[in-house]
Amino acid sequence: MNQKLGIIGAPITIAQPNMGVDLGPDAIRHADLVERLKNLKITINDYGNVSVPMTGTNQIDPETSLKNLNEVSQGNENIAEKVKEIKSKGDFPLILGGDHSIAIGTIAGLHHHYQNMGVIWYDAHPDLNTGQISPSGNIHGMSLAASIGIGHDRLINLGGKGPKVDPKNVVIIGARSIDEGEKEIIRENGIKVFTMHDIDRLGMDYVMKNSIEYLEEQTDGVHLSLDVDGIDPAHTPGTGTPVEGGPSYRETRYAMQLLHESDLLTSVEVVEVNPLLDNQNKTAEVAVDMLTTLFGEKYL
Ligand SMILES: NC(=[NH2+])NCCC[C@H](N)C(=O)O
Ligand SMILES: [Mn+2]
Ligand SMILES: [Mn+2]
Repeated sequence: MNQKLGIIGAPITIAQPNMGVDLGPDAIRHADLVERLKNLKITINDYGNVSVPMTGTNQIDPETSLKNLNEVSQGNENIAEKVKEIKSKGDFPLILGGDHSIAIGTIAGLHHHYQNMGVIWYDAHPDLNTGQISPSGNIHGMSLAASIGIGHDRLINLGGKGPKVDPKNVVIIGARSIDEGEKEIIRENGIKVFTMHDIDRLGMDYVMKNSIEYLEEQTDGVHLSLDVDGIDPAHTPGTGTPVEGGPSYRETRYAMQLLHESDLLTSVEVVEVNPLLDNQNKTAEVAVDMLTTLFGEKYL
């Protein structure tokens, strides 16, 4: 991870119901992201925010059982284009969300550059819903499903036809809120999941080393999709769907340290920071601590 870094803000907010996730990219920038990364002697290009539709009807469409499908798809097409473009320039893409639907766009954009891409999904939720099984109709709970080719055609074929990631190349870490339909998708597709119980039983050290080894063997690039609600809400209160009982700040920071040492990652995104639900920008600051650790910041 010694290349130049390209930062993109991806402020989609209408794939979930809370106002304010669109402010995530700027909250993260205000938490000194660029300054801290520059201290690590990393070259940085901040491309600003991608333009995305900010409003929709917010109603569940009876035909698709989805909310704001057209607008979320359009925003993600724009994100996919931008990610593809900066990756072509040789930048290491760092995408700042936005709600987690942006993963559909980032992964689609990255897909153009890899044959067999892997994804680490650090999240309280697996985001493996579809319109048919979702309890909410919110597309931010469907992004991983879309990326592996499950769900609405418009989402699956976004930024290029068909699935973007083989479900065997996905590792979900920190899951503790899994809807019934998602459990089935996990089983049917053989997706590797470390729930919180697994992390408690095995320890974060084992979980991360095992995940890294697993993905190293079979992929030609690995994207980290870091949902801040993956971390325990004691540390990241500024997010729309917090779930108690997550990995601590320390465990997560250690996970990022191991990822840094492994040199496995080829792109990163951080999502679901919502400054309107936050406490003095704490969640964005925690997100920045995780990102700088990932890029080599050390305690000593
Ligand atoms: N990216 C997220 N925070 N997703 C939360 C999803 C919550 C719930 N499983 C749903 O589909 O509505
Ligand atoms: Mn998520
Ligand atoms: Mn989540």
